[in-house]
Amino acid sequence: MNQDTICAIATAQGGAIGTIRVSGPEAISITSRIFKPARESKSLSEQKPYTLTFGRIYDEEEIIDEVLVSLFRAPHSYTGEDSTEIACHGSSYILQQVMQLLIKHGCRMAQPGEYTQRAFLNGKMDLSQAEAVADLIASTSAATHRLAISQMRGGFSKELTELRNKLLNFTSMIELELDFSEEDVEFADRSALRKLADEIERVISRLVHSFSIGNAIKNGVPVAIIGETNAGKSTLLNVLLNEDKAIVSDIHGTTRDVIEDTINLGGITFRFIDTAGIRETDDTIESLGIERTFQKLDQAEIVLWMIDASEASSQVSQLAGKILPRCVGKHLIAVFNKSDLIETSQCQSIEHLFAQEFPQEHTDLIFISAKQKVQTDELEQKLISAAHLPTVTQNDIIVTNVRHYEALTKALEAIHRVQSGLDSHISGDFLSQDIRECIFFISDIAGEVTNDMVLQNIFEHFCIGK
Ligand SMILES: Nc1nc2c(c(=O)[nH]1)N(C=O)[C@@H](CNc1ccc(C(=O)N[C@@H](CCC(=O)O)C(=O)O)cc1)CN2
Ligand SMILES: Nc1nc2c(ncn2[C@@H]2O[C@H](COP(=O)(O)OP(=O)(O)OP(=O)(O)O)[C@@H](O)[C@H]2O)c(=O)[nH]1
Ligand SMILES: [K+]
Ligand SMILES: [Mg+2]
Repeated sequence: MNQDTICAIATAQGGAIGTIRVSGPEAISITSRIFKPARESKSLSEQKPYTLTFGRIYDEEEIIDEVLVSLFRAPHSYTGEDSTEIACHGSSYILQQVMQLLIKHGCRMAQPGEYTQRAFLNGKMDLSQAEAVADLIASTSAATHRLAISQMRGGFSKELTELRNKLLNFTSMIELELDFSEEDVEFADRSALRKLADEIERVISRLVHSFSIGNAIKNGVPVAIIGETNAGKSTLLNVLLNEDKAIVSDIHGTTRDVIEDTINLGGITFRFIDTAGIRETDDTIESLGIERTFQKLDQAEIVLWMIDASEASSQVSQLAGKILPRCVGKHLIAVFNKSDLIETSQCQSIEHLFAQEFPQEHTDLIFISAKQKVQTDELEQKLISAAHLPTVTQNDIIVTNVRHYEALTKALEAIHRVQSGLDSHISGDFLSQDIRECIFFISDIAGEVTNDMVLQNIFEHFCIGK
């Protein structure tokens, strides 16, 4: 249990009202030291929980503000501790004065996320719910909002907790068998365990696969723009973003590091990733950049392969082997750029050549001029139809968090080992080790076994007052 009483301004600057949150064992007594109720008969500490009390904040004899104080008593508050909230007039001067008074009377400034961290430590919510609180505050669209609400309501945790409890049951029975090792007994019904493992495998792999949707909704559909140097990748990025984000020049190898930004097209958030142009180079920095190009290509859902139309045949033949094998399962769009430099008849022969070289690819193909913004609206339309994100509801359980995704991926590996272990009749102690590992990774999501560094990292990214 945390013994400090903490305070922070909980509202954004500039509003008509500004609220200060106080939480901890001394919350009510410290607040009553600076607050005088308008009705002298009743002191704050005698008030019932969930009441509002009108009165004044005083610094010695001086009135600082007329305020409303709300009262919460442990465990019935956001943090699970005694808490008060002081609703002042929204002046940053007043809020600072009240903060100083609280600190003078024994409070400490809260750290970022400390209220939510206390809610987590006091069992008010599990870690994935706490993370959803941050997502909720950051949500900027109906889809991100729905996903955060669903996670905050605990649908995700509930599903995982049920699975974990079933697994715990089995592993304890298997471990009991080990105590009776001489007697060759089987308390844990292996075929029932196999059924359970299959069910868990289904649930977890569905969750793991949902991450590509969750990630696309939360961080934008990743679209990698790749191709040879000077194909016009950065020019296109700037057109798509409507902003001069990347440096454009006629020097080959201008972009050396990855440049990313998001933009909303037709209600879908896209994350465009401009990359270093691919070419043979002795330059170390540029080579590192090209290495990153391939990493980004692997992470992308949609790949815009940019080809300088005036050099189409050489670019296609040089890069096809490097790019196509890495685009399996992705939506590939071949973007022939600099159409302003070629005749319409040449477009047809390029199209023909492309179809001949890659008869098996169902690649989208488009001619544009990024520089002159010709056909770039059509390219945006192609992107919108390529993204095909499902609409989500508050009941959908979709993984949006990399930490959860990684834990689930490890849990899935462990459950695969359980499945193959059961198939090959491995001994109970190995079996229970794999089950324990699966349990560990499932529990990590709820924060039951999560190490302090990870916890700290999660909460320090919250805002102060949350
Ligand atoms: N003024 C104010 N508004 C706020 C918050 C707050 O702390 N203060 N919240 C902060 O983020 C959110 C609301 N979250 C809250 C969650 C639980 C409890 C609470 O009192 N829980 C009790 C009672 C539950 C019940 O009756 O079902 C409990 O958990 O025992 C309060 C706020 C959004 N708006
Ligand atoms: N004529 C014409 N020139 C273009 C077009 N798009 C880009 N360019 C020019 O091509 C050159 C290279 O453009 P960039 O956008 O820097 O090319 P890049 O693919 O990002 O190049 P690297 O970062 O070096 O890999 C610049 O001089 C651009 O002005 C176009 O549609 N038509
Ligand atoms: K360039
Ligand atoms: Mg560039």
